[in-house]
Amino acid sequence: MEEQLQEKAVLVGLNITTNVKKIDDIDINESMAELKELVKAAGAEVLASVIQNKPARDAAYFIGKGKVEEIRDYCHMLGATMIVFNDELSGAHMRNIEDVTGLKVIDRTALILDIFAQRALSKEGKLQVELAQLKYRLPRLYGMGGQMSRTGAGIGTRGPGEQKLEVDKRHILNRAADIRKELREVKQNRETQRVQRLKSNIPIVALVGYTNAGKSTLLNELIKTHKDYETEKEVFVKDMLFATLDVTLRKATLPNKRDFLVVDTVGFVSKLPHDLVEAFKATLEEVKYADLILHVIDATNSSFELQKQTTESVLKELGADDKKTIIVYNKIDRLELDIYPRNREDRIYISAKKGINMDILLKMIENALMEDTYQVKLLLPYDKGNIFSRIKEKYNVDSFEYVENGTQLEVSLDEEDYNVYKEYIIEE
Ligand SMILES: Nc1nc2c(ncn2[C@@H]2O[C@H](COP(=O)(O)OP(=O)(O)OP(=O)(O)O)[C@@H](O)[C@H]2O)c(=O)[nH]1
Ligand SMILES: [Mg+2]
Repeated sequence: MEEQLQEKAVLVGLNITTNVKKIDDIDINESMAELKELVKAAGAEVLASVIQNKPARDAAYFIGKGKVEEIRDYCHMLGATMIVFNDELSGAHMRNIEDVTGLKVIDRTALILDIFAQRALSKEGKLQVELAQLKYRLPRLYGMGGQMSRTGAGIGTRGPGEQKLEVDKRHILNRAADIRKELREVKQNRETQRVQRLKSNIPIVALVGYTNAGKSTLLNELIKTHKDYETEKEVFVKDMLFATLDVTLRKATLPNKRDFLVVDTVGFVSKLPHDLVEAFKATLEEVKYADLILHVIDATNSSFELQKQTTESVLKELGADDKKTIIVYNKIDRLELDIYPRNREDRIYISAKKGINMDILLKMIENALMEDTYQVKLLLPYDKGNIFSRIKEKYNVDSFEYVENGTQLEVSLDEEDYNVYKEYIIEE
């Protein structure tokens, strides 16, 4: 691999100072703190952070020409190699600011795209990131100035297929069309797998939530319940934004010995570039097919309410907001509380890392998954062998035994089958 010097960034945030405050406006300081984490996640060093208060954005220079010049001097003094803006910039803004500063200019969107490009592992993930990058670059072709091509490497310039990418509109459009076609094929594949999974009738539990909430840690804890558990099945955990980018499925077991699948998903972040939301909707589609959602929240984060809202609004966009959900407040080992809030039917306080309250959570998952099923014992006469095979194909049969007048089996049926096979039930 090519040796690369770590980039040094100065962060710039615009705080629009109006009298009208929206309730869901994220606090500028928190937003900048998150930007800092994003820059670190992309692999750069943060030298300083500047906030410009202004009643409106400047048409040509976003934060105003005077401020840009001031930042230029500041950057040169500190030895910065790039400037990262907290908001999405137009091509013209970028070009103008690069012209004045002579430094590479990156916005929040490009930064997130860059992290995603570094982390995506699956073929689908990579294709989706590349598509989002192309969509981002297209309207900025004449904006992303010389600094980008001069540097030729580093944050904002890398990505899957980067070598093939010439800054040429026609080329970009062709590549985008190819990717869309490839994505359709990958999607087809995934759908086939999903149909197989749905047929196997193993319930699916999806972990969703803000990035760094502890979803992957929780998955690693949940899968320890499975008989085939081995440490190699654990997923990547890191104190870093966007540690997980690909959807991962693993098996776990409920206290009643039934298996279920756990799905780990990409974390959400505020101001997620819209193209990326679109792109990752496909991966997050798994969530739509889940029987239960565990919404994981970092209870130690000062803006967890906002993070919760962000996640909820993406779930809504996905059409998954009416799913059965358990809110999982995580990291309670770091909360200095004398009394933990009481767990409720749809809410629990845990520590995934320390394994606190995992037994209660598993019981809650079991209750939620078993809510709409009927645990029964059936006696199928030997001439009803076809029913037995139908049930075996659709369900995880708990136990069966050949007795004198037929096959006796224990199984949890859904409501429809419960009514269909009612006459064979010998015990409920
Ligand atoms: N103290 C404490 N730390 C935790 C707990 N659960 C997770 N963490 C830490 O939080 C950080 C993020 O955990 P992950 O499991 O990677 O979070 P994630 O939600 O999968 O994050 P993304 O994949 O980036 O969306 C790691 O450093 C974990 O060790 C917990 O219960 N207590
Ligand atoms: Mg993760």
